[in-house]
Amino acid sequence: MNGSEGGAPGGGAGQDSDRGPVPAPPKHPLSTQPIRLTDSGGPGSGESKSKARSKRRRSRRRAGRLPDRAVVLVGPMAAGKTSLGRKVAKDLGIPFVDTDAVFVREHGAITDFFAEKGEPEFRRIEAEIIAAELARPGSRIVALGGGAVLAEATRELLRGHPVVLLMTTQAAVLRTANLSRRPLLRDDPDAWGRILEVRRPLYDEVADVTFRTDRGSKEQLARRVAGWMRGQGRRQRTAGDEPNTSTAASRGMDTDTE
Ligand SMILES: Nc1ncnc2c1ncn2[C@@H]1O[C@H](COP(=O)(O)OP(=O)(O)O)[C@@H](O)[C@H]1O
Ligand SMILES: O=C(O)C1=C[C@@H](OP(=O)(O)O)[C@@H](O)[C@H](O)C1
Ligand SMILES: [Mg+2]
Repeated sequence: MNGSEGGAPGGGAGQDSDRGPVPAPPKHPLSTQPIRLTDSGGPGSGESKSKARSKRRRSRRRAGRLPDRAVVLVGPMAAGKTSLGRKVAKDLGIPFVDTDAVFVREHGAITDFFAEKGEPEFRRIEAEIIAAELARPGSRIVALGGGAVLAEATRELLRGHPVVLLMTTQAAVLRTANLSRRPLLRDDPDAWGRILEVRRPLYDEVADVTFRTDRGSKEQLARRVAGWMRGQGRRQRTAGDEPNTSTAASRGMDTDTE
């Protein structure tokens, strides 16, 4: 079951490039103040250390209200799992892992791997990587590849985690996403819709909540996902749920908490 964000704004398959002219902050702002190398005011000094300490404390307080296990992002190719996951994790001050990135680090480009070893071998390794990542305790966000839900073992593991489904449309994906890195779409972009049709029941099976990512801003969407995650953390604590046990109590009851 799956609480739905229905028309929840988002913007999943937005653009490969930036979404607007956002001025980048200066990388090395020039200081007009002399830098002091003593213990009272300069970089690495008491003041900046205490700022860093309170930032860490704030982060930990925030993380304290989050689920104590991985929150998992699933959904079709180019729905925004990787970019949204990274952003929400950064905003919340918790780790982020993209299982495709782990794969690429260990086995090289996915497109090459598909061509040389085939999809079944990719799926086997993908499921192993996911199992290893989901076994790690602590608040974190894990973004899966779009086809990860094909593996029954993975769907089984997802029962023990809060799962967010990011959903978009083929039109939005074809407008914006980089298809060359996605072997299943590279030669046949329209396959996106056909593939989704096959996988939709699997996404519905594992998801606790759905957010649309084909409209609205990334900021808005990130806030809504973070809010939902906090709701899951509170619920987990109220239920006295143990890490890495089933979230069945919450499954099916989730709607947006913002
Ligand atoms: N909320 C969003 N709004 C706008 N564009 C987005 C959003 N999320 C992702 N994108 C864009 O969509 C494309 C695919 O995103 P990505 O995170 O790689 O998706 P996935 O991991 O689901 O395949 C990227 O070009 C990304 O910049
Ligand atoms: O849907 C799929 O079968 C795939 C999705 C990709 O990840 P994204 O969903 O992040 O694009 C990647 O795992 C691989 O190309 C296969
Ligand atoms: Mg991705």
